[in-house]
Amino acid sequence: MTPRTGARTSVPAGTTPRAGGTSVGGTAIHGVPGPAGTILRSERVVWHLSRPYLGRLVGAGLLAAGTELAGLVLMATATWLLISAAGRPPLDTLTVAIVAVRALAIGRGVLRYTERLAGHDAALRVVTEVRTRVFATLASAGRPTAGQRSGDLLSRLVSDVEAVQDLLLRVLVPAAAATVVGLLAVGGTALVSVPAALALAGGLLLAGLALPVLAAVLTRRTSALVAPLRGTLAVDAVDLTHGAAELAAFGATRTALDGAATRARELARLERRTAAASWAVDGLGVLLSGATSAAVVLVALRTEVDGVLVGVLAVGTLAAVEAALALVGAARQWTQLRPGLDRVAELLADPEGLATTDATVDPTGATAEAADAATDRSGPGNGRVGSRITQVTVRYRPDAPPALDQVSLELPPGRRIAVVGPSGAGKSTLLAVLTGAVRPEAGRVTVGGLDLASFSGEELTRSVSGLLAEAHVFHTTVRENLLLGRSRATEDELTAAAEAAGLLDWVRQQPAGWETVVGEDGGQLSGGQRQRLALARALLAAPTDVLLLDEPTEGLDPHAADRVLTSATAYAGPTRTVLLVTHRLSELEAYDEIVVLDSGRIVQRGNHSELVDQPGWYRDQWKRQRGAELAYPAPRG
Ligand SMILES: Nc1ncnc2c1ncn2[C@@H]1O[C@H](COP(=O)(O)OP(=O)(O)OP(=O)(O)O)[C@@H](O)[C@H]1O
Repeated sequence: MTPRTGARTSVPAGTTPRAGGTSVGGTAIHGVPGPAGTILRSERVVWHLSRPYLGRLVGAGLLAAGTELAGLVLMATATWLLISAAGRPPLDTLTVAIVAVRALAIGRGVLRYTERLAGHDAALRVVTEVRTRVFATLASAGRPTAGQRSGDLLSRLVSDVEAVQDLLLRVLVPAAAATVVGLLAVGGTALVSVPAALALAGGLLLAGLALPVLAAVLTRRTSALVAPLRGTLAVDAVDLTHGAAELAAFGATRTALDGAATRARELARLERRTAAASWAVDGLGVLLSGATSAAVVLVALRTEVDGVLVGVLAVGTLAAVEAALALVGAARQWTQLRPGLDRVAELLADPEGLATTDATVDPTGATAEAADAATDRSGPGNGRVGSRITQVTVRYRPDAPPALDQVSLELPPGRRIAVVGPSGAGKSTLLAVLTGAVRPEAGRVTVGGLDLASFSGEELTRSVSGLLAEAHVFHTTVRENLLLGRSRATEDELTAAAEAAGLLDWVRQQPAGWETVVGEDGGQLSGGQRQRLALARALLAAPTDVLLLDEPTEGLDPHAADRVLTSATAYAGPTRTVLLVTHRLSELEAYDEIVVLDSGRIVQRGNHSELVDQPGWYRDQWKRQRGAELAYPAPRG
């Protein structure tokens, strides 16, 4: 299997420089900046996702080319009409030209309208697909210790995914149209005068190639700074609104506002710089357009082209160069869109994964292995081969003590394993290693017998997922939140998952039932209801290999917690591995193995009765909790 270094990597929040790469607001998305040297990686991901809609996109490109062409021919015909009218040509010739001008003027509008319809139809279909995948991947990846925050989620779900739409509508379609129109304009001019066509080709190359490159270079530097700054401001906005009460309570509102204002000013400065550079390039474009037209006229006059046609060529050249100058805007857009595209691509797939889809020969045999693995992973709960964590060490910062220190864990199919230990022991980090959100500095992780690095983001989500710390609940209905776990879940499947998570009774009590809107980040739910909703969604996702449960009963009273843990564990079925992280030691008798972590190391392991029999953290903690819970009144009824 080909190793994919850097495809999904670690070193969480705060360790990644703010500018560049794949970081948003100083928080790394899956860890680190995008791998350098993977040329057009993001575009390849978009290409892969757009393939089913290629016919529609090509149609939109042709309509755009038709629109530009109609504009160019309209200008040329109108010019011919104006100049030749003075010479009193035959009336029928004039009539044809007049009708052609009207038809082109109307046709251009109609073409523009249909092009917009077709282009948006194709782009929105692609974006819907991308958004669904990003949504589902984020939902099942939860919020790992790598520190994804609401600002990141917002940024990804809105602006980053829109970058895909802009790439298609504002870069690819206009670029294709400009290329087609440029070629046809040069061909048409060559019919009149080949030297004039060469002059036009020179001007078009400068306008359609040199200026876009210049625009891209000038824009790149500022947009590399602007994109992360915008991400930081998105995080600021979330912090300032969601955390307003806490900031006010601690007297920190002014400092937080000042920080955000400084960043906003910096953003405005960078945007002014970008605008000045754009203005200079646009000015050059206007000069170039005039110069090309003058050159074409001079060359045409020298080659003794008819006077009326010289006028037509002059105006036609202006129109053709203007169409080519659309590439300047496309190049600018492209440069600005790249960070967003990179983040989407980083989340959804890896270039090797996409490349191997089409590969026919792979000397390493990686393709065949990946294909077999994909087939094996296609059904829920295949669980034939176990997963394994071997000698894994994770460090969040080079100078920090390891969050996990040479941890090894067998995860055979069907096994129930609980990870317990004091706060900060490394429990959530262990889960983050399995979801690929954190990459170990040493050790190996295999899932279903395959190295974790060989999985694309989506494949890994299908194999390993579950309820992770502080899972995000979306501002939509209960049903929509649950369907993120499994988009085609039937009513029975929704009911079963909700029942296992202890949510069903509550749903049935709501006037709107499954259609109850839960508020932003589940704000209209109690802590326990929110947790049950997130758990039900995680259960519905039904990963094929390992179901992760990070504190699934947090916020529930002890009696409800016991019931929910038992039903959620049973829901996982006989072939899936369950890896539970919990602070509650009750109900762990049903677990095959309990691992006690402390400061990143495994200090005890065994089943419940073995651990209760030996002195140590587990026995002390269990006794303490049991004493406290015995005093907790059982709910009436
Ligand atoms: N994003 C991060 N950046 C830096 N250090 C981190 C990050 N996430 C976790 N850590 C550190 O790693 C160690 C393990 O954290 P982890 O969240 O895995 O512990 P835990 O056992 O799940 O804790 P808890 O039970 O409180 O949730 C802690 O010392 C923590 O401070």
